[in-house]
Amino acid sequence: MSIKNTTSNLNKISPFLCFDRDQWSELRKSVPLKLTEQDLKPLLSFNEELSLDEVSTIYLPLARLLNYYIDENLRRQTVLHRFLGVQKPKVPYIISIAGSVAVGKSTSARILQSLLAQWPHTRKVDLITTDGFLYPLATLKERNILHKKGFPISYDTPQLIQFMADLKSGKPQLQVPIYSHLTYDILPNQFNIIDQPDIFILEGLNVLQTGNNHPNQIFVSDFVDFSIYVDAEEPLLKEWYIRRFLKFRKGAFTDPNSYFKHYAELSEQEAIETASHIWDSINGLNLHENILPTRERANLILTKGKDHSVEQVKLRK
Ligand SMILES: Nc1ncnc2c1ncn2[C@@H]1O[C@H](COP(=O)(O)OP(=O)(O)O)[C@@H](O)[C@H]1O
Ligand SMILES: CC(C)(COP(=O)(O)O)[C@@H](O)C(=O)NCCC(=O)O
Repeated sequence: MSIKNTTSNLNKISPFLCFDRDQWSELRKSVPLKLTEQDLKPLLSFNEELSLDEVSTIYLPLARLLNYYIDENLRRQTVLHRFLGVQKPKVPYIISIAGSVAVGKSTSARILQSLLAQWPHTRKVDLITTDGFLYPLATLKERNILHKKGFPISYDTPQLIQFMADLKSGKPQLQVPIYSHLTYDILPNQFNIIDQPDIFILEGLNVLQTGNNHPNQIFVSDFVDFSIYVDAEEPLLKEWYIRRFLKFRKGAFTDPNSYFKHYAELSEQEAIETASHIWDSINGLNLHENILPTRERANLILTKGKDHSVEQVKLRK
């Protein structure tokens, strides 16, 4: 059998439909009639490196797809309530975004939040990151697991699952702890309030993880309606991590409250070596052991190439 035939047979049995950048951007279809460049420009303020082309080529078709799923989900809820003969509280549609440290999860989440909040109707879209469910720094130190930050043992997963269960049962006024990248710690007595949004986006390394496979165990993904994994080759991830570290060294690390204030004094070369060591010993290791193995469970995989541009989209059939 020729290589070409083998590849096309493999595509047939894959659970994903595969699109390159051009094929995916075609699926934007009617969106431009509703959203003009003027509407999209404010999105660029999240990130000075983000391009308008990336938003319209990749994120507009994705917003279009999600809107179809959301409408369908609302219809199903109405049918269920009619069947049960009850009035249940409003339950948000939940989207999760997984991927390595520094792949751009927060940036993708903020783009989607903004698009879904304004098109095709005005909707309340809340976003949180699972960082808020990390154990406080003192606990990580006490348990001697500071070098495992971001690994499954560093999160209070039962608290995260309880939050997801409350959210999915329509509870109002939920409190979510806040993590600060500046202090490298949970902010004491500070919370985000999540109050019955229409759509909820949960972003974090761990959102597709399934723990140690106990029977009857409940996972974060049990509460999620649509999951996205943002992917890139490790050399790119490491490069983006180091670049972000260097950016922080000039900005956030110079703040006297920064946990990393001593890094502000490093020379550029020393800073690169430090970031590279943190990557190899913590974030890269976590990627291989705990994050990458969850990729194929996602409903959609966005694969980025250099400059963060998405080169391939895989959508679960
Ligand atoms: N689409 C994008 N275009 C350009 N730069 C991006 C994009 N997404 C992320 N970045 C940059 O990559 C780095 C990591 O992004 P971030 O969203 O903080 O990642 P994560 O939340 O996955 O750790 C940041 O420096 C950010 O500015
Ligand atoms: C808080 C995190 C686990 C989550 O990362 P994120 O994907 O939000 O950037 C990570 O930023 C982190 O602190 N990792 C530990 C090693 C490090 O200092 O990068």
